[in-house]
Amino acid sequence: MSSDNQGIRPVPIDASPAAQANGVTPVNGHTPNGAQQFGSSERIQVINDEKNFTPDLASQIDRWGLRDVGFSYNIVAVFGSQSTGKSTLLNRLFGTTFDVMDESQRRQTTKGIWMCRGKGMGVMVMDVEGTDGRERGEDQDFERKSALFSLASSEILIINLWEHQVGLYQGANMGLLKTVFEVNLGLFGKKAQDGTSGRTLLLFVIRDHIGVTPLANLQATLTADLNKIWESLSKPAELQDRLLSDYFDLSFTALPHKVLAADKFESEVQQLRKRFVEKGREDYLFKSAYHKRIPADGVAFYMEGIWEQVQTNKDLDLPTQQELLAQFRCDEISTLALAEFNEQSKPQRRPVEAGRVVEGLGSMMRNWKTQALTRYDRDASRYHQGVYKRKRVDLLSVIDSTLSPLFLGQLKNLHKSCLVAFKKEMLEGMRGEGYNFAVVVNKAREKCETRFTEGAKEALLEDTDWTWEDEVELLREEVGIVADQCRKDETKKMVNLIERTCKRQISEPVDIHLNKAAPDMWDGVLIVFKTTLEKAEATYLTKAKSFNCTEEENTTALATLRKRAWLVLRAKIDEQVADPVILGKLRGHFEDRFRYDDSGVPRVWKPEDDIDSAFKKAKDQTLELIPRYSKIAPVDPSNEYTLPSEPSDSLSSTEEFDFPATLTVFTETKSLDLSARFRKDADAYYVEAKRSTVSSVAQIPYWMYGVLVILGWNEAMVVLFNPLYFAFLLCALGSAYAIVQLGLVGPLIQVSRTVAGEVQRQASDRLREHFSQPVLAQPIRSRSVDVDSNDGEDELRRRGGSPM
Ligand SMILES: Nc1nc2c(ncn2[C@@H]2O[C@H](COP(=O)(O)OP(=O)(O)OP(=O)(O)O)[C@@H](O)[C@H]2O)c(=O)[nH]1
Repeated sequence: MSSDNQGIRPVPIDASPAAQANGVTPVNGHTPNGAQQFGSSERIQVINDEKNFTPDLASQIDRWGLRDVGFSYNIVAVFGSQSTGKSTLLNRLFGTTFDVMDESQRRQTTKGIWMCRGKGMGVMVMDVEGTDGRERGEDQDFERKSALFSLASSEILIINLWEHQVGLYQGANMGLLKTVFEVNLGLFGKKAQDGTSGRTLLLFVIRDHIGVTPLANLQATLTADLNKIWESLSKPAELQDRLLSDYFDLSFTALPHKVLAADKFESEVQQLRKRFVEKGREDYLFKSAYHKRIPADGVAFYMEGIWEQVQTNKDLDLPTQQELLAQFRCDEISTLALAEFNEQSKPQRRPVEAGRVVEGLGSMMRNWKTQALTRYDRDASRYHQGVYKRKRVDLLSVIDSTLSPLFLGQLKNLHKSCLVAFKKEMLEGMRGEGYNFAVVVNKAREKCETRFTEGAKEALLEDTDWTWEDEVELLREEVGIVADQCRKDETKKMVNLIERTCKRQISEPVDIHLNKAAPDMWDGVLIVFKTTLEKAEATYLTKAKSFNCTEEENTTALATLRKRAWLVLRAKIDEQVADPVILGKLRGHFEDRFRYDDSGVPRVWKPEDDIDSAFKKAKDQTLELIPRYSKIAPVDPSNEYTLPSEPSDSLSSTEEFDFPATLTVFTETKSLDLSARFRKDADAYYVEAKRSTVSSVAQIPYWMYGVLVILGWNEAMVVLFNPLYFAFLLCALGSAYAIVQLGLVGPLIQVSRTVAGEVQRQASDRLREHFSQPVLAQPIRSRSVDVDSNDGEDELRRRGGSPM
């Protein structure tokens, strides 16, 4: 066979149906934006003829709908000399729309590397610029790079060659393959040694197979050539004994002449197509062993990385590439998951910051976290496991540190709301009477702690180092402070209540004792006071027990209670000895002794009565009361009551309390003043008594009745001797007899007495009015305060009386 493949290249007579159908002139096969649309399939120039990688591959994969298919896709590339029908074959096999050479022109069609999605299948097909093209001449750089690129990124590399190229070295691209194998060892040598995947299928498609030489012979020749090349490779020392079959699977197929045996060609192509499509077939070509394990959404980045390495002529390190890809993609996926997570958590931040307890925050946080991780796991777990796991830890820590302020905020808000609830609970528990403070506190505390603990546990996320125990301790302390304050307030309230009860209880008995003004008046008052206080102290101690009050608090509270009870008593006494009240009492006392006799009957003074001594006695007895009222001094010393005095203290805001001073009800001066005022009142009574005797002296004298008989003798005789009058007299006597017989004398006398009394009273008044002077006609009480005591005496002297 000739080694000059230019000379033996058959003249292609077919043009791309797609190209023809669309009327596109397939010259260079690319457009300025690097992507062309043919029917429903879009293709993209992955690497242009200036050896630049397109930035649009990722979005193109997205448009093909392959972005989210994970590993459910395949990549196939073609390798072979220029114008050997590669594009035609790909279009037939995969329904792609690659440009096919114009029959009339003999020039390069595919420039750079193109990619198209297989029609109706998840296959990314790469059409690679043909090798050995006259357009690039001696420059073999691109063909080497594109071959390396195809091998590194695809699962199946279709090696397209004419039948007559078999056996040629350059014609069959054996030189190029040698280079590719050598680099391949660098790529996959180690992987294969580890036993991990990295195999590639080299599918030899022999075109224009006439059938003279059976496929088996061609296959043997090619295999022998390949093994020969493999032998001649300069392998790394540790891979010296490696065989071609350790890295590559070889497959061979032949297609008849496209023009001369067009039908056969078509049917063979369809047969071959089935091997790419029908997964159940034994000879199915896309075996999982060939898959590069790059998720579809990372293919663009991965290929770009490989091309960069190829370009910079660095040794291709696919594991590193995969790690780099994983880093990039995991970062991307993590960012996306975080963005979604932040979007979810954002609305809850504001209420937490505003101090509200967000119900179910824990489950929400758990949900956001799980969603973010699930999303990350779903997309990133397909990448390099080491990188995936590392990035997952990073993502977790970012999520946790984002949620941590929410958790802490929730704890703080819970703390606040529990404290408020505790106070409310305490107030409710202490409403009304008869509650047990300790029970109320314990119940409220338990409720508060339970609520906090439940809330904190709910908000606590698993697998974090978050804690809430410190916060609950703090809450306990504050609850203790609040409870203590409540206890103090309640103790105060209780003391106030007891004080009020005390006041109520002592009020009436003290009134009675002070009104009586007996010599042992203060004994009675103090006995009542002490009994009431004892009861109050007992009540306090019973309640204080439930308040868990300390001994010291009890002592202080009892001291306060005693002092306040004493002050209550003093206030009551002050009320009773206020000027008008005490004067009223003195007057009453005096009246009882002066105006009434010993049996309590009001006295009617007669001229022979000793008004002066009665007045003196009553006045002296009343004046004795003033010193009695002036000081709290019981007759029996055992009834005395003492309290410690307290100096004033501005720091503790205690006012001075001088107990001995409180025993004095009123001072000496006040006593003298009261005496003087009382005397005036008493004098007025005296004057009144005296006056009443004067008015009784003014009664009708008995001789007047004698005069009346004498003067009325004639009239009596007329009655006796006048039959009419006499008849009247008899009637009167008869009536009197009947009255006596009927026992109506008593009532009649009574009636008569009343009538007489009334007549007498009327007469007395008239006479008094007649004899009285204007000054004496004034009401005594109203004058008593204004008139000087001497005025009364002067008046009496003028009228012939003598005051005591
Ligand atoms: N004899 C023959 N001609 C073919 C066959 N397949 C395609 N052709 C013709 O060969 C010519 C080149 O076909 P393309 O498919 O453009 O070849 P290519 O290898 O893709 O060309 P480049 O992309 O320029 O390297 C066209 O005129 C086709 O009609 C075949 O199996 N036998």
